[in-house]
Amino acid sequence: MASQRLGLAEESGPNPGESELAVNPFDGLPFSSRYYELLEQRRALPIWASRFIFLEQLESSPGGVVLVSGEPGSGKSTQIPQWCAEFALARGFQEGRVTVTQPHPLAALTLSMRVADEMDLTLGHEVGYSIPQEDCTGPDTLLRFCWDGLLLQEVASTRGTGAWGVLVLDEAQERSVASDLLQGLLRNARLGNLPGDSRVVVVTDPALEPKLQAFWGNPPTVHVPRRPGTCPTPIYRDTVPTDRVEAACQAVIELCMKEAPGDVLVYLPSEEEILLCCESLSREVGPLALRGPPPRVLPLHPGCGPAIQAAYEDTDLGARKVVVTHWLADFSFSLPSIRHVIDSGLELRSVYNPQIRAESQVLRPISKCQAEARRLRARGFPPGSCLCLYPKSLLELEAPLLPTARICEVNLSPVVLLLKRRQIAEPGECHFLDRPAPEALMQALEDLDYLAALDDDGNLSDLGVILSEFPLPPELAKALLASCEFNCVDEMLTLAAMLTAAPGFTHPPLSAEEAALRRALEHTDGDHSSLIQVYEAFIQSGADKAWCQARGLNWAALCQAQKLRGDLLELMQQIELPLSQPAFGSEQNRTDLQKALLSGYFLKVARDTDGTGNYLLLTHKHVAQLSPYCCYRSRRSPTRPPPWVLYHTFSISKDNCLSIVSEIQPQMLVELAPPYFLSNLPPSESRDLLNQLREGMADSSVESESSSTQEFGDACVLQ
Ligand SMILES: Nc1ncnc2c1ncn2[C@@H]1O[C@H](COP(=O)(O)OP(=O)(O)OP(=O)(O)O)[C@@H](O)[C@H]1O
Repeated sequence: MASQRLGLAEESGPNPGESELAVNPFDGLPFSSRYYELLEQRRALPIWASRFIFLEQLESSPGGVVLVSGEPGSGKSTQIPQWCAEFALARGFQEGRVTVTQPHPLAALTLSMRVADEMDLTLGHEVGYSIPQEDCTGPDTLLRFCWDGLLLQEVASTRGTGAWGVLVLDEAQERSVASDLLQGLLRNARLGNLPGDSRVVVVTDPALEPKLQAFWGNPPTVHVPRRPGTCPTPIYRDTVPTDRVEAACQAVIELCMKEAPGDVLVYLPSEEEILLCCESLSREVGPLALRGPPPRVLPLHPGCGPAIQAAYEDTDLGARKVVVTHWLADFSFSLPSIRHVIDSGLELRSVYNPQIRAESQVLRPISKCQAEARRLRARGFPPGSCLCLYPKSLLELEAPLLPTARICEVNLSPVVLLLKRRQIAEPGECHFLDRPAPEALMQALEDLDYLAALDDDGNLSDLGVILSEFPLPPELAKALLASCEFNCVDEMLTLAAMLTAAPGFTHPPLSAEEAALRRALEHTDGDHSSLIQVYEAFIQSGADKAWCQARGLNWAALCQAQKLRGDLLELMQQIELPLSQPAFGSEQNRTDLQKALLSGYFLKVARDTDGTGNYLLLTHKHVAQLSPYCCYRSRRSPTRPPPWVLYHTFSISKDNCLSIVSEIQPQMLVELAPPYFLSNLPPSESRDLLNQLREGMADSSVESESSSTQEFGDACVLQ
């Protein structure tokens, strides 16, 4: 067996003194005292008892697949990757390194830090991580933690390092799009006998185990014993509070006043509520007459960045920690010091409706599996407490058993593009853990067809292959490609990076001063040009954090945009696409940029039919308004809203809202959208107008063919 051949320090007696001279087999250096300190902690984890059985199963699994099922906090995410690394080391890494996927980039980051520490290795060398816009790996990296979305992109494209000897798909119960898809693709490959002798380890909460067993054809399964300690009986409120944040704050204050020992974990549905709760708690807990130091309030959500690691750290002063979070900490962040859980029982999720091509923010009860995972966070000696800010009936009657598969709730165009790239002609042929609705798949196919990503046989066209190389939604990738033709690559690169990493201007300014500074960054040509202007000003400021703070701009997001822009540029150079010089601000550039944008976003056009700001979407009969943060609404002088606009998102949450909007000319739409798209539009006054324009333009082009081609260039080369 792998571990027997290695003679690791883990296998020697519990007394570190006996194995003082043991050498780390991964770097050949003697283990440090820190290694032994952490080894004691690792040995206390419930999963430690399953180490030999896991390694045995990994060695002997007939299909190369092993399932690991265990409760949150039992040690799966930190220990399984290390054991896989031992397994791969024993085989000389002949099949490749170990890759571990996580559904959240921050979890990949914090886990790699912890595991490098536990293995006594250097982060960025033997242990590394790959998350969007940050690759902390090197040629020596043997164990890589990777955001699953990134691995999926690598596997689909010809670039990157998709190769691995052992692949660990962690947190399968979260049902991220990438995790489900990777499993679907792997199962297909397994059935057709994957070359080499690689291994796949799927790690899950016990709630999803039966489904995964059936999906993978009953692979060997390692059951992790439960964590010791008593789990508190949840206390349910009779009604759902009208003000969740207030109710959660009160519950925290009561716990603090009772001086009940242990840290507190508060679950709220959204990032906005997490921030409100942290602000309110920071104000209110300070003046409380408590025996010890005042509690330390910490937010835990994707926007926190690497600072999230603070949630694991102890303070010297021994202050109680109050961590306020949402679904992010359902499974991925196991904070051992938590004794008390306060759970709102709700989550806010973005759900895509393919019929109207719109995102909505849906507030809904969490699944029973998530509620149980949250309750288990309070397990320990002495038992802690679990307060549910909702009646038990909500859980029993309204909560689904398991988290919803995200693949059933997202826009499927990127997924279908990827499946086509993997030469799965019919996306319906892929083995999905849960099959998305056929209408959603059809809608995605239709959108890709409009984008000219498919050929007449429904396979990827040459253009489709190039689109699939970009880590961007297909319509944005198409706009970027079109910018090569319209000589505005420099501006479109900035826009693609900003739209992906930092959509910007989306929250209300906090003060009049901030509002004035932000207004100065708005561009008269629309929100897209404003985003470019923000980026350019940010670069001119030297990527200055204080500059961003003064304008209420997210510095980390802008830095990400800067990195992504660089990556996109590199990719375009690799594919040998023609680049163009910056020309932002010129009249020609303004038109070029509109053309490039419309080449990708012709599906997202709306028209104000009566000058009142009620926009009718072209592709279906929905009425929408410009977002309050749209530059056309914040202008001081009340001008008429633009009659035709291109929008980035249509959301139907609080109101029917169009965000990131720029004016367009309908003539340009007629020139750039495929004719069969225009003919397929549902009947409306706008469609009639476009058809009239088309006829008029066809007539005039017969008369003066040359002048028309000059004005709009070879507009449809990409179609
Ligand atoms: N980033 C980190 N920093 C410090 N300690 C950590 C970190 N991540 C995990 N740990 C420690 O490792 C222990 C085991 O956590 P681990 O994530 O391996 O459990 P798990 O079974 O995978 O749970 P989950 O499904 O919630 O991720 C935790 O209790 C904690 O003590």
